[in-house]
Amino acid sequence: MDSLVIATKNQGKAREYREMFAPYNIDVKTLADFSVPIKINENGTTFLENATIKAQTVMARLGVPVMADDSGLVVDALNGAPGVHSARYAGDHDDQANNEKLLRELAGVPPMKRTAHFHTTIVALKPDGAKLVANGRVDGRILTSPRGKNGFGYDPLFYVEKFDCSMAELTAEQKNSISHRGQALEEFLQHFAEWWNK
Ligand SMILES: O=P(O)(O)OP(=O)(O)OP(=O)(O)OC[C@H]1O[C@@H](n2cnc3c(O)ncnc32)[C@H](O)[C@@H]1O
Ligand SMILES: [Mg+2]
Repeated sequence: MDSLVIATKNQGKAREYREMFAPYNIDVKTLADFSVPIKINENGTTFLENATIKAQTVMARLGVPVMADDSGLVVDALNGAPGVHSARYAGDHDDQANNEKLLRELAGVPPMKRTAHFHTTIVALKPDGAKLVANGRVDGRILTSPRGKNGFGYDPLFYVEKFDCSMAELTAEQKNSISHRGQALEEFLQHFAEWWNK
């Protein structure tokens, strides 16, 4: 079985990649599997810049092929916020505080103007410089109160028309089938073998 290092500290993302890579017999490792502490300065201004910083930093440290995911929630009525700042929108990396801030910022905005999307950019790098980039997105709307316990991050506030429920009310399989991360991984996998065997 091949193993692939994903440059993430987010257990929610790690779980979703493990689920999605399972049929391909690829074992997913994350930063939690390595004892070396790796400091990553996510100071880019785009998802692509941040995903590249994560992949580059971890690959330089471990010397193995690395895949990174930078993702976030883009809300139209907030001019694209929280965007690349999604993880620390309310200050700390705290999902509940982020969700509460999002509801405050959107107070009084009617349902039809609460349109938003999740975005993921994946960047994979090999020590020889071979690079693979993929993107995914899913559209929805921001609810006025949280619903559901599954997923992570902003999922309880993200309404998905196709299933008529929040992202956090979907099963893992349903979320992965429509999510920004699932879409990005689908594109990634189309080119994965060529990149991996290069
Ligand atoms: O950088 P790593 O270590 O991978 O973990 P992170 O949580 O900091 O990840 P990002 O920098 O990509 O920030 C993404 C944030 O966007 C939100 N997010 C991303 N994907 C999500 C999803 O599938 N469902 C809900 N919220 C999501 C969530 O708040 C994440 O913390
Ligand atoms: Mg991050």
